[in-house]
Amino acid sequence: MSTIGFEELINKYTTVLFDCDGVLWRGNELIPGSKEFIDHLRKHNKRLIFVTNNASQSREQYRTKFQKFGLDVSTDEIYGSAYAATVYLKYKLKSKKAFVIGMSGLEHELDTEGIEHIGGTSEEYNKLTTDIDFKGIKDSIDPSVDTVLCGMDLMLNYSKLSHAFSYLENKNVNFVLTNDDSTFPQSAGIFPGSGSLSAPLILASGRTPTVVGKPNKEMLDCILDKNHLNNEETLMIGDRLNTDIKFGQEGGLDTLLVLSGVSKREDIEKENIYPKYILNSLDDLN
Ligand SMILES: C[C@H](OP(=O)(O)O)C(=O)O
Ligand SMILES: [Mg+2]
Repeated sequence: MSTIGFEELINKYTTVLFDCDGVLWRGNELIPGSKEFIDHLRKHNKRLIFVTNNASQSREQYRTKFQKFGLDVSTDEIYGSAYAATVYLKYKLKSKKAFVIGMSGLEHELDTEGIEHIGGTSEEYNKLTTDIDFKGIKDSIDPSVDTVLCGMDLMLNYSKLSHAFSYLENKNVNFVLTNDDSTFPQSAGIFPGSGSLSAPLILASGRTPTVVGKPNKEMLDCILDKNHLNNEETLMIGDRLNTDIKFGQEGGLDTLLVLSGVSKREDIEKENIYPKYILNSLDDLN
C-alpha cells in the first residue's frame, strides 16, 4: 500500500472510477480539492465514471448536483445504485411492478424503464401515524407486485415496512436492495445508510435480498454493459473499504482509498482489505 502522485496517476491510468459520497462530497458539501482534481483529469483527456451506492437520486438529478458544483458531467458517466437496481429489475428479473422503500430518484429511474411502482414517496405510505390499519395492509396486497425494492428512504416508517414485509411473505416476490452500506457520510458526520434501513425487513422476513450496489457484480455489469474497461489502465477511487475498494479489487482494478469519508486507516487491518494506494483526500493529488 503506498501513496500516488498526480503525474504517476495520469501516466498509468486512462480511466478513473470515482465513488461520490465521502470522495467528491459529503452531503451537499464539496470535499476540498475534488473539483480541481476532476478538472485536471479532464484536461488530460481521461475517461471518468462516477459510481455511487447512494440511491436517493437519479442519474439526471446527480448531473444537476455536479453542475451546481461547477462540474460538467454527462448522465452516461454516472452509475448510481438506483439506476443499476432498475436495470437489474428490468433485464434480469423482467419485473413489471415493484413495492418501493425509497425516494424520488429511485422512482425516476423506474419510470425511465417503464417499471410501475407503489410505496416510495406516494402520500398514502408517508403518513406518520400510530393508528395502523393492520387488516387494511394485508387487504391492500397488489398481486401484480413482483418485487420489493429497498433503497435510501429518509421517510421510512412502520407502515411502509409492514407493507413491504407483507409482500415478502410471498416467496415468489423478489427482494432487492439498491445497496447495503451500513452508514453514509454527511458534512455533519456519519449516519445510518440503506443497509441499516433494510435490516428490519431482512430480520422480520427471514429472507436474504439480492444487493445490487458496490461491491456486488451487478453494479460492475451495469457499467460494463456500456463501457469497455481496460483493467490495467483503470483506477477505482473510494472512501469505503467494504464497498468501493472491494468492488475495485473484485473487478480486477487498482484501487485508491481516500480517508475523507467513512473508512479510517485503522480499518484496513481490521477489515483485511488493502487498497493499492491511500491518500488523505483527492486534494493530495492537486
Ligand atoms: C451511500 C453512499 O454512497 P457512495 O457514493 O459512497 O457509494 C455511501 O455509502 O457513502
Ligand atoms: Mg463513499
